[in-house]
Amino acid sequence: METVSTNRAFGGVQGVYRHASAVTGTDMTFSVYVPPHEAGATLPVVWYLSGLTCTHANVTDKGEYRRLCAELGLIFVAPDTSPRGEGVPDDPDGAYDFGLGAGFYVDATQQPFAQHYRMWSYVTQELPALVAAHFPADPDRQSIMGHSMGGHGALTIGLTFPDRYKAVSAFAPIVAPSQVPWGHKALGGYLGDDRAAWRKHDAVALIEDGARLPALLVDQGAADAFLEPQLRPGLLRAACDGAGIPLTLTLRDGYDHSYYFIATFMGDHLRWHAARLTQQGAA
Ligand SMILES: N[C@@H](CCC(=O)N[C@@H](CSC=O)C(=O)NCC(=O)O)C(=O)O
Repeated sequence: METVSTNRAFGGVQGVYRHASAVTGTDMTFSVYVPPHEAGATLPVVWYLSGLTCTHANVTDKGEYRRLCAELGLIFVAPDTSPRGEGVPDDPDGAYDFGLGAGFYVDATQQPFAQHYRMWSYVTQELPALVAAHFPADPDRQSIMGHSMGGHGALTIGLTFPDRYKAVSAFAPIVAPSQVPWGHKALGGYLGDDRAAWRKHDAVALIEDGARLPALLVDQGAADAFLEPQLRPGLLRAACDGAGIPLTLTLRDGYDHSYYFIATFMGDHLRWHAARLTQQGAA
């Protein structure tokens, strides 16, 4: 693992790192914020998954998480959103909603994407092992959040590994990719036309098929241009109500899809995560 940069921030260290990923077959860059802590301590880890067009840098530069992560003692990890580099295929038309910056946190089965587009395995297996090996991370205290496509990733990964992540939340998530244009393009392109294969990468479908969590926190901007065509939070509300999953879903008047919205409510999410990471089984 190579250190790209480190900066002192709120008594801790904001770092950017690069490594040769065996899973994606490419170099991958990610950021880690480590709060101030006692020598020898291990710390809870909050995973943040970013959305379409993002790298690790969008939330690192605009997410405004460091002050509260320093106060709460949380490590904050931000991976990239897709493989990149020589030989990595992109959307045939260069569109932003597929290919580079749009890995949708799945392991692609369709050619030519199957070789490198393995963001499910990267985020759930390879990168957690790397973080545990190089940072004072407590693997028994992990949580996950994300925005938009990253909210889709956080929900599907959290629902798949309910014993690993003590808290799962999202900002403006894609809750049912099987039912919206972004998801049709991505799941069809990466996984093929078998809709049954899409269900494990669709939060609403996972809940319909029996996945459960003790609680979910979702914030959604009411002025988000993608609200009804792509995000459709009402589908998550209906699925959680039907499954008895306590969902705190708040529509935020006047807020859009941007990092101004995320930064505004990042503190609420970090406090919600911290309460579940530091007290087993918090209500
Ligand atoms: N047309 C825009 C739209 C891209 C966009 O809004 N991306 C969001 C995530 S959308 C679903 O995952 C984002 O996080 N952008 C990065 C940012 O820093 O705001 C475009 O072409 O960029």
